[in-house]
Amino acid sequence: LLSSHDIVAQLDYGPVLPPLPDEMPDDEEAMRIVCLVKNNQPLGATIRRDEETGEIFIARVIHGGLADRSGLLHPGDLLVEVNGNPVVGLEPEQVIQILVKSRGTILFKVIPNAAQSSSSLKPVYMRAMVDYCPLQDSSIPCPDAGMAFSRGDLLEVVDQSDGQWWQAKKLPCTVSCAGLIPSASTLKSKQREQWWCQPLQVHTCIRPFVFSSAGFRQSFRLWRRTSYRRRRQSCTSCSPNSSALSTPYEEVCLYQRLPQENHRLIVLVGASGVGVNELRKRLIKLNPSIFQGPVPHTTRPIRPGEQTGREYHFVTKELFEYMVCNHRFVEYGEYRGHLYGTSTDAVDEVVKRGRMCIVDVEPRSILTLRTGKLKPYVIFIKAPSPERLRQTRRDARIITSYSVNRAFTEEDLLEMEDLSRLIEAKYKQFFDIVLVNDDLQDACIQLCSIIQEAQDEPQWIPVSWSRNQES
Ligand SMILES: Nc1ncnc2c1ncn2[C@@H]1O[C@H](COP(=O)(O)OP(=O)(O)OP(=O)(O)O)[C@@H](O)[C@H]1O
Repeated sequence: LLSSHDIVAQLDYGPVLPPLPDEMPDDEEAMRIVCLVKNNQPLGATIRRDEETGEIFIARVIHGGLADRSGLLHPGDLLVEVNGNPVVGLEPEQVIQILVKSRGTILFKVIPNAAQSSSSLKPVYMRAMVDYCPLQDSSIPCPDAGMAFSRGDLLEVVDQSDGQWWQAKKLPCTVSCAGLIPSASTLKSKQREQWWCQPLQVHTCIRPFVFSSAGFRQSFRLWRRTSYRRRRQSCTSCSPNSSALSTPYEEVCLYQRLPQENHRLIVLVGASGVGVNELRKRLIKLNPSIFQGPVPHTTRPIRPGEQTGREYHFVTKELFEYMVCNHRFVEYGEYRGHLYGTSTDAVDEVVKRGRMCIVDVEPRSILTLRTGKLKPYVIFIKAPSPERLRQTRRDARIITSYSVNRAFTEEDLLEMEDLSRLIEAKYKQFFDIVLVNDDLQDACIQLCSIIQEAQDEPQWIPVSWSRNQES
């Protein structure tokens, strides 16, 4: 053991750090000399200039970066020299140039910030509800330290001490170093600026729903074939990611459902014709004692053999309209002069009975279902590649707007793929998981295991859902 120790002790380890300067100023006890070895990584700190005194301070130290790992540089430290060059009075860009030109080691002389807090910050988890690209943001203090993210990304925010710029990592995390992201208030003010610059758009979404006369099934998906496109063109300003309306981040936490708690609502969404209803039907058929759909309401007369509360809740037009006014429907529409709708009470009923409620809805209806009581788990059913669509849907039948049951045409498949892409781009921040409906059998098996995990494994949910069951 001793001889191994001697061998290791005699080895040279590089790089060799330069000796400390011989002559130290009188006020040296207040100074700290920090020597960092430059490698391919960025320094991991930003600087700011005090406009009155011209002094340069460390503005922030990026978590997990080189400066942070050294443990020797802290926000608020006054930068006196870099590699022997006095920096007081220089512009931050000039200091950065000195740093960029430095090779090997960088010697900082700093006066430590006396008020520096040593408390370790507890991370906060956020779901990004907007897209962000630091390279397109002229206001970011250091674009290289910025972190890009897209809607739906899960962020571990490790530092919120700066009101304007937070530090975060994307989960699952592959890097140790955090990146700069705008704080919620910074992003909101950017959104407001953008919104004011947009040309005036008529907010058609506040008009009541107008449904096409397309076929209308219990799943309420048939009329969507025409209505989705119409709404897309008419009211982009009111979409969930409309800059003026959206919350940039949603705080989330891990939620583990307890066995005695209600099952989470399972929500399937996808482009018309992609197979959402087929998957839902197969799931319910597989185990009707576990999976169940809500019973819809209708104003159409009851037919022989039907039972109220089984096929439909048969109600009067007045009662239906009263329910609409009281926001009791997740979705509703008109088909051949009769009203049809899925009520939130019908969803509650299934959940209360201890079953797993499965609904397939239009993507925009997800917003109505996002409550702490239902804790919806949203599965996006995605179209496979065009080649696989052609192969797998060869024998499939499509029900068009006019209730015509026919084979899929090339145009249907292209439209389905196009819509699938559009829905994903617009609503992905609300999806818990994406399931590609390629081979039907495989998709069913995957769906079953996804649902089991959603109910039994810890999942990220908005913090507001865990605080307030009714929210
Ligand atoms: N993976 C698949 N492979 C082959 N055929 C499929 C697959 N998924 C669904 N289909 C068939 O495609 C057709 C349309 O599916 P489905 O009715 O479920 O569409 P949808 O997504 O509910 O849309 P819409 O509500 O507009 O009908 C059905 O005939 C269904 O059997």
